[in-house]
This record gives sequence, C-alpha cells and structure tokens, in this order.
Amino acid sequence: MSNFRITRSWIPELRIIETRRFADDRGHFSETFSQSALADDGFDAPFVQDNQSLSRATGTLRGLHFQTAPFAQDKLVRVIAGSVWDVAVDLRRSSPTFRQWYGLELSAENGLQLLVPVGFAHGFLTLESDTIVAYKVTAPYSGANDAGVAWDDPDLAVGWPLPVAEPVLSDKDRNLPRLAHAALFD
Ligand SMILES: Cc1cn([C@H]2C[C@H](O)[C@@H](COP(=O)(O)OP(=O)(O)O[C@H]3O[C@H](C)C(=O)[C@H](O)[C@H]3O)O2)c(=O)[nH]c1=O
Repeated sequence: MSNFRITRSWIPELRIIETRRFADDRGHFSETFSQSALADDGFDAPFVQDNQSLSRATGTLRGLHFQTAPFAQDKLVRVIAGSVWDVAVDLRRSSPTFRQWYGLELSAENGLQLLVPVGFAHGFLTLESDTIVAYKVTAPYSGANDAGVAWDDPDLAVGWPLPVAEPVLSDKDRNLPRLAHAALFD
C-alpha cells in the first residue's frame, strides 16, 4: 500500500492528498511529501521553495492569493499545528468551473494536504489559535507578481466558516480587488 492516497475534488484539477500514519506508543510517523507519488498521479512540476506561516489568532484569514505569470505557482499545502479551512478558487476564464471555489479542513489532526495548481487563488481561515501552515511552491516568490482577489467578493461567495465576527486580515488582504478587477488566467 502506498503511503499516499491522492483523490480529486469536484473541481478535478484540485488534488486532495491523504498521508498514511504509522502509529505506535511514541506517537506516529508519516511521510509528508513524495515526488514519485505525485508523478504517478500526473503531477511532475518541481517544487522550488518551502513556505511556513504561523497565525496566532483563531479567525486569521490569509488570501485569496496567487502569483501572475511568469511566477505563477502550484502550491502543496498542509497544516503542521492547528487547523484551517483551506480554499482554492478557479480563476481560469476558460474553465467550466471559473469563479467556483472548493474548501476543506486541513489540520495537524487529519494530516490532509491540498494541491492547488496554477490558475487558482488560494487562501485559508484558521480554526484554532497558533496554527502553522507549511506549503511547497513551484515558483519562487516575486513581489511584483504577487496578486489576489478579495476574500469576501460576493461574486465568489466563498463559504468561510468564520469562527469570529471579523477575520484577522493583513492590510494587503483588506484591500485586494474584487474578481472583476483582478488579474485572471486564460
Ligand atoms: C509569500 C511570501 C511572502 N514573503 C514576504 C512578503 C511579506 O513581506 C511577508 C508576508 O507576506 P504575505 O503577507 O503575502 O504572507 P501571507 O499573507 O501569509 O501570504 C501567503 O499566504 C497565502 C495563503 C498564500 O497562498 C500565499 O502563498 C502567500 O501569499 O513575507 C516572502 O518573502 N516570500 C514569500 O514567498
């Protein structure tokens, strides 16, 4: 049996990755990344950078972000501590699921990962305090190509399970454009 099970969300380009846990009296062990498991599922873009963020407060929302070409990124997202509602939004104008979003809970407890390909915006909302999110990307950071769309754009109507009245946002995220004015993918 493989240590990874890769399935697709109802938006088929989004992969959900389950990792096998080897539990014993000490706790558990799992492999968290396998290039060959992803390649066997048809994903072979090389990851070039690892990122990690700590969000202290429950209800912290980071997103919805993406980088524009030529620094567009695929992202492989997992949670090391705590839990998030993780969201990907299809920004590909030619896609049958354009403007649609998919969300799931990623947590240290469930060990799930989401692979968000180029063409999607990504964001998450923390469901616990002191949540640590780690993710691999297939292009380096480029501030000049850092783009995004408003987390609360009514044209997207993302179903954030807000555990607080108002999310904790960066100034940048508070001022991201609505979809109608955002950079998109073909
Ligand atoms: C993403 C990134 C940021 N930075 C610098 C730029 C800022 O001075 C500082 C914080 O960046 P930012 O506020 O964009 O971090 P997040 O709000 O956590 O954004 C990230 O979280 C959402 C959920 C994502 O999907 C993106 O990968 C990423 O945009 O780190 C870097 O130096 N390298 C990087 O790769």
